[in-house]
Amino acid sequence: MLELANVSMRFGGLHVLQDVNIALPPEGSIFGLIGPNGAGKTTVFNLITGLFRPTGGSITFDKQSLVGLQPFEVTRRGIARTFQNIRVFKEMSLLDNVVVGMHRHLGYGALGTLFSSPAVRMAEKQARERALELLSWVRLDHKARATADSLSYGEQRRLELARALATEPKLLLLDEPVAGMNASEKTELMVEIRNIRARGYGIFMIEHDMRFVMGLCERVAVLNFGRIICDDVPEVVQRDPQVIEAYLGRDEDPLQEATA
Ligand SMILES: Nc1ncnc2c1ncn2[C@@H]1O[C@H](COP(=O)(O)OP(=O)(O)OP(=O)(O)O)[C@@H](O)[C@H]1O
Repeated sequence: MLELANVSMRFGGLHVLQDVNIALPPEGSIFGLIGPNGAGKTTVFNLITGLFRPTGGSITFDKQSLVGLQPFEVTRRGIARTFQNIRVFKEMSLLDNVVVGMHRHLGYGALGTLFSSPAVRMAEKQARERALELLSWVRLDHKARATADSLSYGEQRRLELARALATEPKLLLLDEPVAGMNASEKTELMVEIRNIRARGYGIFMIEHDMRFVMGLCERVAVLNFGRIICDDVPEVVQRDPQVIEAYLGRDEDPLQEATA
């Protein structure tokens, strides 16, 4: 699976990450990364997915280095990602949103598309069937022909999940999946993420909602000022003095909320 060893990242004189070590458990588990605002969490995802190159350390997936790869190459290796802000194509149907995500798998070139050969039509048919299946995993298959802008906020987030799955990843990176969701949308997403994990996918999420993280993850790492200060099962993380200290002085205390 995914392993970050002594990863560092500097932007000019700013040390955003220092000697970060993260080893995800084997496939089919859920790992969480938490930490106060600005701790460096999104930067970790940006390094994994090839948007930035680390200034130090190594990042490997299934024992092969990801450092220096372009984002599309990282996707090809089997890592898909969703973003903090929703990035669905609002004027396209749900089905098309998912099919677009899988085009690298269709395996025919521009000429094939132009002449629409039987092989191409078969591939398109299979892609639509797979897209419908992925939409059913997030319970949106009944809306497959609707346009994405007709969906509620929570549904659009679930559509993003289906679209990420369309690249046939082994590992899904979710950046704040429940941001902006109401309580019932969060509960629904929790069930769906558990179902996806049960299908054998690895899940690595950044999330501020402690109840969600602690309820869902098998293991949680905590970043503070660019360093991992704790990496353990949720019950231990919630009671760790350094973690409590890192969250002290905030307006709200997410750790308290998680245990309430
Ligand atoms: N491209 C960049 N250039 C310069 N500084 C950056 C860049 N990207 C991130 N940073 C800085 O790195 C630090 C960590 O940012 P990052 O977005 O990774 O934090 P985060 O933990 O994801 O925060 P949040 O929880 O608020 O999303 C911040 O100080 C940010 O300003």
